[in-house]
Amino acid sequence: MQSNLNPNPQNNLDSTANSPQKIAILGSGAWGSALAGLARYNGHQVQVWSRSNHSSLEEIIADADLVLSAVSMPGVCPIATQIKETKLKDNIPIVTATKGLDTETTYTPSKIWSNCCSDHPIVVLSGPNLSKEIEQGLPATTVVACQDMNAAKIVQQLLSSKRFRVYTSPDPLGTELGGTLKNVIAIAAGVCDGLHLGTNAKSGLLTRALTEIIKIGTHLGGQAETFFGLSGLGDMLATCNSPLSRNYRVGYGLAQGKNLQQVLSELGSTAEGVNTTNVLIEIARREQMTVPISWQVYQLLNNKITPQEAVEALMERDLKPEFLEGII
Ligand SMILES: NC(=O)C1=CN([C@@H]2O[C@H](COP(=O)(O)OP(=O)(O)OC[C@H]3O[C@@H](n4cnc5c(N)ncnc54)[C@H](O)[C@@H]3O)[C@@H](O)[C@H]2O)C=CC1
Ligand SMILES: O=C(CO)COP(=O)(O)O
Repeated sequence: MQSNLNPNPQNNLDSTANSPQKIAILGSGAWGSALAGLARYNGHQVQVWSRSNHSSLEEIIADADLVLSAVSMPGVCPIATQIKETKLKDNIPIVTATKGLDTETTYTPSKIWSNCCSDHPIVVLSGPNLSKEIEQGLPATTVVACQDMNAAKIVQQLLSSKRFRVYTSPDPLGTELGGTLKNVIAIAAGVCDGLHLGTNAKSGLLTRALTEIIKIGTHLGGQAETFFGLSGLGDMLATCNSPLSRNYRVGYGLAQGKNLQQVLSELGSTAEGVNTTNVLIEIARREQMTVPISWQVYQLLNNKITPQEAVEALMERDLKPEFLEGII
């Protein structure tokens, strides 16, 4: 499955390092728009499709050299299914930048894309990438992961610039799960800060959360070391410490005594962690796994407990060694 693009041009990070390519971006929300900006900065010809701009999806992707999906989770399955019936250029990579889990199937976005477009390499893009900072031109790093390293290198070359440093990884599932599961933890971190529980509590929360993410992420097939990298710990640090994160703001708002509907309507934008928490708990029940922090987030989002009760429940769990099963 060879693409026509050269995965190994000279390692030149100015924006002319690659010949301009046609890039189709699906989704014109915060992340799709920021990624379009990064691609245009590198001189690529960018077309953005969204369900609201009435352009034809088929026309936009027909002659694209790269398709990059940045829609939120509810859009992934309908769009991937539509693209399954559409002719793309042979073997072009499809990049998925969505951080969520499908409610119906519990699948990750890359699994949905792989099922629908099995003739194309599916590349996961995930990392500490708060879109507002990227829109401001601030430096950021990310990971592009694919079992086909050739495809990962192509995407790396197309998107890398002085302001966006892109690393490759051979672990798409771990990369994707890191970015997805940390959204649940970002809600917990927002609660922690909203209740003013202090730096010790926040450090304890994030450290235990990383253990929880690694436990479930490796059980589902991700590689342990991936969760210590940019798409795991890196994204968790960004999202759990920034009021720019919508998921963090959900937790912060709940800690202030607002209800979920009020917080979400004030947000007016996607907070994937809310749906991801519900799907994660379904997975944990199915796999018979204990996910203490995610469980408290689930209880809180579903109005079963107050933020204070969630803290008490975590602090009063049975005492045990820090590492039960040797975490890596
Ligand atoms: N904003 C950010 O900083 C980052 C966001 N992400 C992820 O990217 C994804 C999108 O996030 P944002 O752009 O921030 O959200 P957003 O709320 O700004 O935009 C969501 C986009 O998805 C589209 N969409 C939703 N449902 C759809 C459907 N059924 N059919 C077609 N299109 C549909 C919307 O029209 C919109 O273009 C999320 O999974 C998010 O976790 C990842 C990294 C950074
Ligand atoms: O994934 C993100 C940053 O990497 C964006 O986080 P939020 O969706 O919480 O805003």
